[in-house]
Amino acid sequence: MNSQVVTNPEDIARLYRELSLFPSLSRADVGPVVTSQYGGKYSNIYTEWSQRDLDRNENVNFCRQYIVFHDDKSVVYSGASGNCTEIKGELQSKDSPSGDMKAVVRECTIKGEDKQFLEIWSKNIKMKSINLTALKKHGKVYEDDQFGCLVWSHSETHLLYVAERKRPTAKSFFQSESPELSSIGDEEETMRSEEKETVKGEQFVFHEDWGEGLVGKSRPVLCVLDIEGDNVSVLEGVPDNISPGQAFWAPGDTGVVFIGWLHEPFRCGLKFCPNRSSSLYYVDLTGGKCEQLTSGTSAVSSPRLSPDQCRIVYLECAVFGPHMQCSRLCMFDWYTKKTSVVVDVVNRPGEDGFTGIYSSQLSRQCWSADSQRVIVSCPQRSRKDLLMVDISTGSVTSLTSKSDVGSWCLLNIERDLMVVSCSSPNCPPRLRLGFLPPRDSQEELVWVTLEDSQMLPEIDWQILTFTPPPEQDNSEYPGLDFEALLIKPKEVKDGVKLPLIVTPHGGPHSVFVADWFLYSSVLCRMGFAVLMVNYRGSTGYGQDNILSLPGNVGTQDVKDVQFAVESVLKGDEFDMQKVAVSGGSHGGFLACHLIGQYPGFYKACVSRNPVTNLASMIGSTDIPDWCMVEAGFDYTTDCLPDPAVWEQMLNKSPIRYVTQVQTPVLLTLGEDDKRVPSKQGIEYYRALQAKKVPVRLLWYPGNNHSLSKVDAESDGFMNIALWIIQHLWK
Ligand SMILES: CC(=O)N[C@@H](C)C(=O)N[C@@H](C)C(=O)O
Repeated sequence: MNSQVVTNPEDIARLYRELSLFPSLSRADVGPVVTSQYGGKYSNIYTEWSQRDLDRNENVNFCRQYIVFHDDKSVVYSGASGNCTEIKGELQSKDSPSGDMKAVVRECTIKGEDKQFLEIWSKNIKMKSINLTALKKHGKVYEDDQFGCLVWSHSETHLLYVAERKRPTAKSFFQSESPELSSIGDEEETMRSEEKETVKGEQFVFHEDWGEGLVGKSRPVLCVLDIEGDNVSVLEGVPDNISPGQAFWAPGDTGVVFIGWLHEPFRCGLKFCPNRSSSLYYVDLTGGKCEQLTSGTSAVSSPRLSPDQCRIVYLECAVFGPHMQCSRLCMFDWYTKKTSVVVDVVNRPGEDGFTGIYSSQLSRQCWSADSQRVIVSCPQRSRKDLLMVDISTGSVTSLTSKSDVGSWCLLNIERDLMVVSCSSPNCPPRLRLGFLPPRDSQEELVWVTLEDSQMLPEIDWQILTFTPPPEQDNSEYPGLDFEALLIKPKEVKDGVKLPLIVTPHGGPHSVFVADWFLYSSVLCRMGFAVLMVNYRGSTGYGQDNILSLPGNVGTQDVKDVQFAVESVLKGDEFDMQKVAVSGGSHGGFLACHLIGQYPGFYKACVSRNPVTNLASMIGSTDIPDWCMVEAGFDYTTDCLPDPAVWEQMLNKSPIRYVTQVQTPVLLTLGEDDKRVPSKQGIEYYRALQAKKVPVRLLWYPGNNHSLSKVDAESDGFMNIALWIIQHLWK
């Protein structure tokens, strides 16, 4: 049979290099309004991007600024001001509210030692550079999205950030006193006090951290720099049993509002897990008095203060249960101290098509200028839309559902000027701007493109909907449908049938939105069709859809994927003999299940850090609750191993079907994966070797669950492509 697939490794690498050039947007800040000497008003927009540099083997971050002339509701002229500049060593940065100053947390290596500085810039001068490492008030500054923040006080006199709590230096009982102490030197006094702070016998004490992606982050503390006084203090009053983060200044700078995650009796992984017990707190600056502002019976995140400083919106979901669920958008009234639900959980989408809020994070700025509306970007079925929520009525209006762009992401909104990144499977991220129309107005939202990107006309994509056959309907949650994204080459030569790569997502409560995907676009340019399946249990389709899966993993999700594949194969576009399956994590669990439950159907399988045995994973993962919940059991932190539960977990795992596998398997594993430890993949690898099924294992040191370091990602791609080619054309 004819084929139009690119098989030469050099050509594949060329395509990968070409498409990996497209950068993604990570941040956009809107500066204050400036009135020019001619009376026109303009604002500067600062953007940050990230791009893979295959030659340097790292992701490079760079910034670009734009100037936007506007009146109060439309953009009059916009353009880039200058070229891109690479950002080096900046962990965090933030302009002050007036735009007059900028704060930077910088990391650099001096004489072989890592140091962190907090810099204050004003005009063209670096006014201050405070050596945080030398101050020894705290450990490393947190730069992550989970806890980290760098926030100017409203008065612009103080900065708030999060860092690891200071730990006394531990030394051995057998380490001799520093001989220098006996001689008189400049630093004698400092060394003496440091010596006093060291503790013996604590060198090897285990410090539990917050798991995957948050390694080494254990006891965060809230830190404040008094800029004038050059003084850093660690805020007192935060309860001992919580880890604070996502902090900001309270109205009037009287104190700090933050999220506190309960870290007792032990920490579970937080990344992709917004279902951890947490509350909103306020700590008073003067007396260190700490108040809990929300009930403490749920999981909350992303608190955002309104421009009028009267309300805080935040996301809320249940503790434990599925890791990603439909969230509530809640509000705390600063003056009445009352909380309310603005948008509730959507069990089943209604006539208006709104499927609920699925987001673990609101954009850093999300409020309209009138403090009456909040903009949320989140999955709605297989698209990511911008939703406008009216806080008084709770009504939700999609600002983007009519567009043919698949994914919209809010980077910032300031004085109603929205800055967004939008993309589709055939279009890498673009930077756009648009003014939010006034409340109750019928005005159309007009988007202006600030930075365009090249469309890839060779790539075609569509969203397919599937209704499971009656025997696969879920009796507890009947009538649910699901979707898949089909990405395929636009031009297919006469007589050519396309090979198909089936990709179920991980999670399992996650979703493929019609976004730009590097792997899928390269595979498509090589001549493959890619079917990305949002089986029942995915986010973005209503809470019932999510709840239908726990307890049914290994059956309902597997059958949905197989049903989608077989439905697609009924058309005559695809080659039934050339179907491969590839997935990561829970997607890897599904890939392994599919080759075990449908022996010989798939001609090649690729599995990244797969869950292969829930029963053996529970004792070693950072999310033990996930193993029980997905197997259909409730989780409590004090539950002990139960043979009946373990039996169920084993029975629902791919390892149970390994004896039926005929498909050659490529395993890609990250040595430092805390989420699905590499031993899961190794367990499966050994079982396949014993059965003499072709298997290849790629081992990526220094990589965690995502295998996203530049060399692991590019090497992984080449090996995946070549493995599939090798076994589809055998
Ligand atoms: C909640 C969670 O992390 N589950 C993992 C088993 C998983 O499937 N992760 C997904 C999101 C992945 O692609 O890594």
